[in-house]
Amino acid sequence: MKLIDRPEWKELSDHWKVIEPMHLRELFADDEKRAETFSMTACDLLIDCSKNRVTAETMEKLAALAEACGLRGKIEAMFTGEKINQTEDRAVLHTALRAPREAQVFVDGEDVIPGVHEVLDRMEAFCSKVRSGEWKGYTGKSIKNIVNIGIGGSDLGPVMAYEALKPYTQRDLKVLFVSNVDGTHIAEAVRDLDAEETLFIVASKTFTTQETMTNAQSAKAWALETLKDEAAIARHFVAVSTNADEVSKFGIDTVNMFGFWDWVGGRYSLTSAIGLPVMLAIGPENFRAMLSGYHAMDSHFRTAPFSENAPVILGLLGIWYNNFFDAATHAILPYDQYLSHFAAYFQQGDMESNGKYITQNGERVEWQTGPVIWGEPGTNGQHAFYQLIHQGTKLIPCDFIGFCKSQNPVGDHHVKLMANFFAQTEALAFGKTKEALEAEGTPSELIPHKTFEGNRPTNSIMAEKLTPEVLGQLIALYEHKIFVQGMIWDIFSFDQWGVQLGKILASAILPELESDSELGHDSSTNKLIEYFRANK
Ligand SMILES: O=P(O)(O)OC[C@H]1O[C@H](O)[C@H](O)[C@@H](O)[C@@H]1O
Repeated sequence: MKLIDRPEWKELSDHWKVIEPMHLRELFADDEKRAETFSMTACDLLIDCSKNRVTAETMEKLAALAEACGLRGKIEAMFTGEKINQTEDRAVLHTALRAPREAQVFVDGEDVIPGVHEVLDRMEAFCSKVRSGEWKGYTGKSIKNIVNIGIGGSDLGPVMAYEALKPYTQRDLKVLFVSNVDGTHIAEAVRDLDAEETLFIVASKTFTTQETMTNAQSAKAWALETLKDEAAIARHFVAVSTNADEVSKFGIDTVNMFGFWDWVGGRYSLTSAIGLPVMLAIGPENFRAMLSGYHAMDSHFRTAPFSENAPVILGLLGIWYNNFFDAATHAILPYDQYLSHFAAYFQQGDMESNGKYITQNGERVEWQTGPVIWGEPGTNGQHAFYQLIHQGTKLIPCDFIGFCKSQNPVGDHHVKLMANFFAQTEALAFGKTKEALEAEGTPSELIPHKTFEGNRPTNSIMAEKLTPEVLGQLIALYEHKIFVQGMIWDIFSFDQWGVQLGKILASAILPELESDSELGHDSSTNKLIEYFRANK
């Protein structure tokens, strides 16, 4: 049945008319226990959803929608390796990447878990050698620099996790990431490096991605300027891919290749061998701790009743704002500098997964799907875009993420940081009334400008400390939230056909930029190309 024809959807539409005029001020005043009722603990995370424009009835109705859409069965289908990525005829098993050794998950009759652990063990052995200095470069020097070359899912996750877990990194090992095909990226990355002490990881699921292959070729040329001998490549280049043939063609011995599988989507691949630069940086033990954090959240998602299931609840709240309040965007606001790349990571995670207008049946959707995801770490965002969240005309649901303990307990920085977190969610929810301004003696002409309507919804997600386990839990929380929404919107969350057209057109345009051939595009594209040709 079409999503909007479901009785549960219609009930939510009617219910929205009742809730929309209500203010969070009233909802809190009416229920002393609101914070208790609408918050939960999931693994090591405290998730407070009480500052949302919902009542207990709203949550029941949203859960009823999830049930009606068959969410429970869909979760099981994913975990058990059904080919739910139908347009690519693939299973979706990133959860198997962090399952314990004794687990069993079958794809086409084969248990994938032994293969997962075999790769993890090989990664571990390799990382230990590099970290201890036992792995030598071609001229006998130990490795001091790691350069990960990848893009999209083969870059954003490693960058995000490396930044997030910096306190756990081996500081004498420099880790750099190159993604953009803009030559500036690789040129700046290698500028001060010594090729004799540098190891490149070429990370690409397909090993055909234009940006990554171009950067990898340039890295090879750069390394050979110093190392001279092709035989040096084996000591300075390793690959992470599902495509052994292309890895060999590039000149990397498959002995130095760490594999993964077509049932791992690029944007869900951080816990596969794509995490190699992270494991090199933080060490195998911390990497495995991160995996156990992911697994704990996976189990929570698979087993907790919907009323206590954090990814389900966050997913449903997102649907409530996206589809009933017409909120077009969702902000992720971590109050932790180490999570500076968290929102960027989930821009791909969420927008590449749920940015689709075609249903699983191939029809145009008649409802909104994935929101625009954005955000920056607090408090920087406060001094940039929070004005619009507080007093703009758009409703922007926000996730605030913060920790009780700082990794860098310098002076009173951390209490100041967290005071801002709490104050912002309070201000967004409760605002500041005309009456309060009058009582303060605010000049009447300024009262409209200084009034805060409030009623801006937020989720607050907290943990004691940003450890590898907690990071794993947080990432899995968001991954599964995306799944919940995609399933309810009835779209295919695990393909990404929308990125293909631009790639095809770019390969047609490329030779035109290097010749004077006749141009057959629209007048705008022709004009831009002509301008480039004339001035390059
Ligand atoms: O890992 P690769 O095969 O090089 O793919 C890198 C990226 O390329 C594509 O553009 C996809 O949209 C992304 O999902 C993917 O992560």
